[in-house]
Amino acid sequence: MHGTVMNGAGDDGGIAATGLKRTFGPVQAVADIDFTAPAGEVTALIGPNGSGKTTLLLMLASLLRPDAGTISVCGLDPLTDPRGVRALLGWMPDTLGVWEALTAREILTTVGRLYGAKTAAAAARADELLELVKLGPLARQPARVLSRGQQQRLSLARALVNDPRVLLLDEPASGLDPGARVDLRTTLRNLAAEGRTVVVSSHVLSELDEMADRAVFVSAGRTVRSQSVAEAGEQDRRYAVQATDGPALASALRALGVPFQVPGGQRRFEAEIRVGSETEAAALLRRLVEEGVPVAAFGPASGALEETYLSLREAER
Ligand SMILES: Nc1ncnc2c1ncn2[C@@H]1O[C@H](COP(=O)(O)OP(=O)(O)OP(=O)(O)O)[C@@H](O)[C@H]1O
Repeated sequence: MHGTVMNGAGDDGGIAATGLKRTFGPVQAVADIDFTAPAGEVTALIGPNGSGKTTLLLMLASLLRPDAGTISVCGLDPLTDPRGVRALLGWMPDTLGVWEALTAREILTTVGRLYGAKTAAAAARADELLELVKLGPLARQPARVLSRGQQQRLSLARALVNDPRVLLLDEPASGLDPGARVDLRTTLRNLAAEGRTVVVSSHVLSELDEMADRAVFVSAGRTVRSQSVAEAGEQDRRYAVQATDGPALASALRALGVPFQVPGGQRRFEAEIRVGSETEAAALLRRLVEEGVPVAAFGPASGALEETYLSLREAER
């Protein structure tokens, strides 16, 4: 809607950043981050509170200058060409902020106008986006009366006004109810399927398993791991096994030479084991059933990305 975007050299549509650093006074918010997000995929940015995620996203969005390092967004450098980067980027901050006296529709129309669209086109785009985030019935309400989850949805719509090739979303699922989370996941998967680059920072790891193709883990301002979700699923993983006959399960595991732990606080007997792959898990389940163990539940004790997150935390100790 705002004309053709000129692409820089080496444009593969994604984001590549290396050696990023940024301090705020004495605080080293980002110490050494490498970050890649390919076009056509959803990349999760995962890390504990204060690990530098928001600082990284602000630098990628050309809203904050790094002290060192290089960034390429669709082949453009946010340092030398912030206008170019902003034209092709959608940014959803973790709070909606400004203009709470305007209605949802006015906010989206105004943003469209700021991107250079004519009034009628901006209004049409606003209506289309209000429909997408299911805020149609609330379009004429002032933004301040919207609930936290509704504001998040408006914020997502605002990030999409300029039909961006690259979307940066800071904690987009926070405050959303389960239905709205499923809608968000579907929307982001669709945007990636159209060839866009989607980056999502989040703490809700179980959700990212379904939403993301790959993940970059940061801790204390450093990249500690980059991994595809498929790789995460293949790693050594904890499984929980429940049986209606606990002692039978325990003795079958002992007989098969499978070490296990029994976590406390479970209503039903549960054994926690480690398996190296899904194939190994399937083989073990077959053996248990063959041994006559009445298995009632058998599955990963946590999501794939959560498993990586926990193993990184253990490694830090
Ligand atoms: N403008 C600022 N001035 C001073 N310190 C800052 C500023 N912005 C961030 N920091 C500090 O930099 C560190 C990283 O902050 P950042 O917001 O990037 O973390 P985060 O990973 O997004 O955290 P969260 O998950 O809690 O949102 C923190 O210690 C924070 O206090």
